[in-house]
Amino acid sequence: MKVLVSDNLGEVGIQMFREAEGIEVDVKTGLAPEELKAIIGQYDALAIRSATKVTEELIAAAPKLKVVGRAGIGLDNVDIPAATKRGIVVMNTPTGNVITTAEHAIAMMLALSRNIPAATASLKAQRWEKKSLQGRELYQKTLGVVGYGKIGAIVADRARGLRMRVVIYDPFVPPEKITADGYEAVSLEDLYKQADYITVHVPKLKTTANLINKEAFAQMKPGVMIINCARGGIINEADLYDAIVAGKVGGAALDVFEIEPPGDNPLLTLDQVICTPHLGASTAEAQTNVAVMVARQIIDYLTSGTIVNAVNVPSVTGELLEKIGPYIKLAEQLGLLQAQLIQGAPKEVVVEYFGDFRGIDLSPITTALLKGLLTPMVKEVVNFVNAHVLANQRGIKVTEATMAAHEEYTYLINTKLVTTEGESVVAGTIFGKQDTRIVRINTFRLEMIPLGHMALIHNQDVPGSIGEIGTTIGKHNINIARMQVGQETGGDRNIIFLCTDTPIPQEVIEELRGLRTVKTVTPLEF
Ligand SMILES: NC(=O)C1=CN([C@@H]2O[C@H](COP(=O)(O)OP(=O)(O)OC[C@H]3O[C@@H](n4cnc5c(N)ncnc54)[C@H](O)[C@@H]3O)[C@@H](O)[C@H]2O)C=CC1
Ligand SMILES: O=C(O)CCC(=O)C(=O)O
Repeated sequence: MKVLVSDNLGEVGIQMFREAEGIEVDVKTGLAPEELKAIIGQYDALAIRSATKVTEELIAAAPKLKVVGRAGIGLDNVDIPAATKRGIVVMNTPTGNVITTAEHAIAMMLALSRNIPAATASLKAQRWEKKSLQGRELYQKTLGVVGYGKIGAIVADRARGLRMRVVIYDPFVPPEKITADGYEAVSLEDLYKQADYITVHVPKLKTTANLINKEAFAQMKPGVMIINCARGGIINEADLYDAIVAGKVGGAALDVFEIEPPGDNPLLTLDQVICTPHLGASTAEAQTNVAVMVARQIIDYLTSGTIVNAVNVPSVTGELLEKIGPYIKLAEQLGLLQAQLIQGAPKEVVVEYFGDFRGIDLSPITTALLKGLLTPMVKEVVNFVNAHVLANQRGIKVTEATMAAHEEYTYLINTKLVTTEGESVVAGTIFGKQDTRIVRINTFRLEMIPLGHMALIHNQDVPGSIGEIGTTIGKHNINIARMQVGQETGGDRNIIFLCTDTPIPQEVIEELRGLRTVKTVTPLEF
């Protein structure tokens, strides 16, 4: 497995890749998009920070790519829908740099209030200017925090330590939680009205782009100070410029810009603006944290399939995988069997889980069923990341239900597939700790091991029938490794599963179909 590190990742993370068994790592930072596109085809994993842009075009040039790991939080540089469609897991490290970034926001607020960058520049230019560099106290001022997630909550806590009054706006956090934490939950309008300082800590989404704009500035207190250590473009840059020039906004501290590096962004010409080049997460501690986390997560995914901190697929830890692994395998086999048994385009999948699956996240098992079902039907590589997306795109309705114990089996997965041509029911269970068995196909009960090259034969349950089938196959020098027979409840038909050492050629299938007692023959592959 080959990993490409395309942004500056802490050395400790690179070392972890070097030491991981079966993994090779290349570090190539600062590549132009075309250079990256030219080499990405060799890699199974990509470790990035914010500089690398993982676009749809890059993904199309990366047929082996399985995982993109972001050493940090923001994923606005990754086309997540394009990665998901291709089955690429996208992970970040949501906790590694939050303290560091919150501290940066507090540092920016203090530096802005006390004119520290301007004072440093003035003194270094041999001037001793005290009057023009007079600042403001934070004590008893109101800080408005927009976004009470991981970073916003730490900023609020540190600001409280500075004896600021903290008001918070976050429509997705219950106000009771904010109140219980000791702050005031307010509407955005009230935050604008009350705050002396406003700091944003929301992700950049369609709903948060230009969140703070001309209309918002108009509602704020004169002289308000603005801090953005989240993402450029959450605050409209042109409107901020105008508000500063008009004297409505007293100053702004910006770590992030709509375009980075910001080049000749007019905001950088204003004395009231202090800035850093996206340094929010740049401390030794945070970079060690995120490098270790992203390396561990990528290595675990490549070597054991464990998924942690993915944003486009549910996390499946090693522990959970151990518990549900056999059912994941069974569900995939059930899906694969359904796909090979029935004609027509799938319209609906119903999966019923019988037995005590309490407290177990069943979604990876249902996803595995879809993976098995869709694999023979679609061109794309189907995996745990894109199975649901592909099912959705094809309009397949998926219903999942947990049932009480089954009368015969402790645990049973029953699946019903409805297609444009009909419907079929297939069920399976686990024997012992991990041996998968198909125990029902429509009206037939059986105990079939779904493995290798197989043929499913419907025949009449009369003496000599099985012998004729065996003779026909043997005549062509094909060895039957296993044979399982299932009987129809209350009927006179059998189904026979033959497992052969080599696939049964089409002409032999036709010959079998011509036998007097054989009704249908369906070749199957597992
Ligand atoms: N400058 C830097 O170097 C760094 C920047 N960041 C950025 O910081 C931001 C926050 O990160 P985290 O706290 O980890 O995120 P988070 O996901 O923990 O919290 C985000 C919060 O924003 C809230 N939110 C979403 N839409 C909102 C809206 N319209 N109005 C108000 N609140 C809204 C959510 O409910 C959530 O509570 C992200 O944009 C991230 O990319 C993160 C790390 C470093
Ligand atoms: O990697 C960096 O320096 C930026 C970190 C960041 O913006 C993030 O984690 O969202």
